Amino acid sequence: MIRRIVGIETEFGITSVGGEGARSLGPDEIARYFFRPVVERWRSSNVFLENGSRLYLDVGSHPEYATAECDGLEQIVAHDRAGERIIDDLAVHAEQSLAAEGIDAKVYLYKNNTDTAGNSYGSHENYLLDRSTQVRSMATTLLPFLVSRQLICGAGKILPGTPAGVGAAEDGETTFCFSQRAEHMWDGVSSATTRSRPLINTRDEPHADSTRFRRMHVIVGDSNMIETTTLLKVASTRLVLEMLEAGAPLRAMAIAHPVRAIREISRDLTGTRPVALTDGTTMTALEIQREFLAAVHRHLGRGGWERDDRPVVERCVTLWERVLDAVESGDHDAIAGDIDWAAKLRLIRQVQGRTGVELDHPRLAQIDLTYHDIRPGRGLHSVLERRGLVSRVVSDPEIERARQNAPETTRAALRGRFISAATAARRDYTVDWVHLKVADGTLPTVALTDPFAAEDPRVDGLIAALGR
Ligand SMILES: Nc1ncnc2c1ncn2[C@@H]1O[C@H](COP(=O)(O)OP(=O)(O)OP(=O)(O)O)[C@@H](O)[C@H]1O
Ligand SMILES: [Mg+2]
Repeated sequence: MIRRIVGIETEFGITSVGGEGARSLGPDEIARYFFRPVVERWRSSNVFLENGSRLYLDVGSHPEYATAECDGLEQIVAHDRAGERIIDDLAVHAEQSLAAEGIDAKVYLYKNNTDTAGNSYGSHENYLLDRSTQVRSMATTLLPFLVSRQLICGAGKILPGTPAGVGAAEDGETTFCFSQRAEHMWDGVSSATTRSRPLINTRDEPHADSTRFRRMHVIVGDSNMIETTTLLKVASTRLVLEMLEAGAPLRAMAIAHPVRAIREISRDLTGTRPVALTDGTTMTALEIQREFLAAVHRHLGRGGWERDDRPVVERCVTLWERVLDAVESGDHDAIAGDIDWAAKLRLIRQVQGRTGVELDHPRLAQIDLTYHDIRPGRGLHSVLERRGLVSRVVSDPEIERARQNAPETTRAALRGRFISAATAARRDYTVDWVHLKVADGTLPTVALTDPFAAEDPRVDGLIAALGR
């Protein structure tokens, strides 16, 4: 598949801290304040925006932003970041409405995957596949990649050594891990997301013509802050999918116990812990990643990914190599400007260097959390970014454009145009990933079953009819 639709869903952690003497608000209460402008405008807390994205409150109280369908690498990074800006605007608004009611509270939104109570919330990637792809058999080859991918795109986490079940290392030592999500995956491949937490979700809901397409739902990833980490996550996964579809020869590396492996790999920053394969041998995470990278080199050398964005892919492959070298040599600072876990680890080491505190010190837990605070100038990632200490993929104006406008190259463009036109014409509408519908039923519902089609005369007709 040459072009490929990708979308990223991000659930955010939300909390508030009251000022002096102020009562603290429960998560449900803050989420209500947070969604108030959305509910006022749409009478719902599950909406699609002009930029083609979906914004909603799922079970629990984690606001979720799902990007529009993107088919470009830089484009998906811009739309992922646009989500942060949209979520932060709502947080600022929530603080203002709280203040107007005499409640002095700051609202914090975290683009991370674990809270202090040991709960986990996701960042899901969606990749369009051809209908003919056999997801289960492909999974055997894909799982070793997904299990070891945290070396190149983990968000980093201090894993407390204290007992307390989920999220604690069994050896009792507090450790710094590659991944936020690794401790919370329970299954290799399955069709359920919530209960069994599989790495790959096979639920067959393509949001498209099901005779032509599948949507692969990957729920094993961390939410990323640094643009190059998001880029590398998506580009490397797309490259691997493309190779598997092309039948590129790959060494068999079937992991014996994927869930155990992902945790073991996460807890070993050297990347050298042996992981059991089904054939009785072992490989290390570094070796598995090197196999995939070598295969990618061969694939690109044989004319793979001959497209306009080839330079972006080459940038990713170079970075991929640098990250593996850094893990191997232990010189993590070499990639601290590019990869989230290394950026976070550098901040932690700096504080340890100044103060001598141990890894289990609350001050470092605070850094682990504040790294993901999305408020510009307050969150630690944002501070690093403003100082030019982390690399970028897109510019602020590009993020702003993605905040206002849907991707022009996919069906999201049609959704965006329809929502803007219906809003301007003051017509109520209902929209989902596939359908565009005027609520009063006077006009025909349009079903956009081809996610690649950015133009459609039926939508032109629908929009023209709106004003009449
Ligand atoms: N055909 C497709 N192929 C790949 N990605 C798609 C396709 N259609 C939509 N997407 C992307 O999939 C994501 C769907 O997000 P959404 O949160 O609605 O997920 P869901 O899995 O359908 O539902 P939920 O999260 O409510 O369980 C979006 O980011 C969207 O851009
Ligand atoms: Mg979702």
